[in-house]
Amino acid sequence: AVFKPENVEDLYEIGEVLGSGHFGQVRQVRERASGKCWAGKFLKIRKNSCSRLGLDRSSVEQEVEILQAVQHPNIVILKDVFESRAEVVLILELVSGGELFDFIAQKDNLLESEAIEFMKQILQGLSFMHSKNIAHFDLKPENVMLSDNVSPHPNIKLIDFGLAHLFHQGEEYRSTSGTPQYIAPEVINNEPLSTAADILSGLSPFQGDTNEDTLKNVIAMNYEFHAQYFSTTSSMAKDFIQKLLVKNPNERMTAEECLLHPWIKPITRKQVANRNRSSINMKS
Ligand SMILES: Cc1ccnnc1
Repeated sequence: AVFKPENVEDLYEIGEVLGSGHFGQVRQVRERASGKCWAGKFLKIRKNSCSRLGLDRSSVEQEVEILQAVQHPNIVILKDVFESRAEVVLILELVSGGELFDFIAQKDNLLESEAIEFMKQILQGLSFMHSKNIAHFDLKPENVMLSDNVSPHPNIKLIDFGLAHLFHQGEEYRSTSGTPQYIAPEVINNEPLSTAADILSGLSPFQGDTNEDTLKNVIAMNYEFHAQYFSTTSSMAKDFIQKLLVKNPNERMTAEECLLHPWIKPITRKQVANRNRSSINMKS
């Protein structure tokens, strides 16, 4: 794929750093023609295959191809791509509401109705992606952001498709990259992967003292609903979680099935009343 050879600075004024990661840097950029702000993701491309620094151009092409395939209200939009000597710049929708993680962490109690609203949007983005045979493979709280920090009901936006993968018919795919705390057991065991790995990655009751402990906890699927956190949580919510934390990816609920689970889509008025009475304790 050929990206625009123009110098990104001719069209955008480069602003403050918004984030950085395994890929490079994300900076706020301002489109000169419209004055609109976007997020510029600056990716270092390795000159030749033996240099260690930077990304393979092919992996950047993959991220671009995937972002162009998943246009959805809960997934960050890709607007443009520029390329200079050793750098590719993705011009992405600016997501300025911060990480969902921080929004929730500052609350003492999260009402289940609020948690359900967020979970529903995450699942809508995921089920859309999975319906196109695309897995994110790096789903974790830092990559679930809020569209803005002003509206009372901000939208969820999934970001960072740097590890995402498009499954081709009948193709087997294995990878051991990801973040230990949020990784699915089949990733650790280097087994063939599927979009099911995204479902387990969002939750993390497996935190251990070291990465090794955490991975052991994930493999053993050992977690429990500690009373100090879950005494006020509805049985519907616990049932939902139990159907996600399943070792065998084929038995784990899919994003589609999650959206039909009574915790997310209550059937009776009683179920609605029950979850409104519940909250999730955020303070240890
Ligand atoms: C960090 C980030 C990424 C994409 N869009 N806005 C912000």
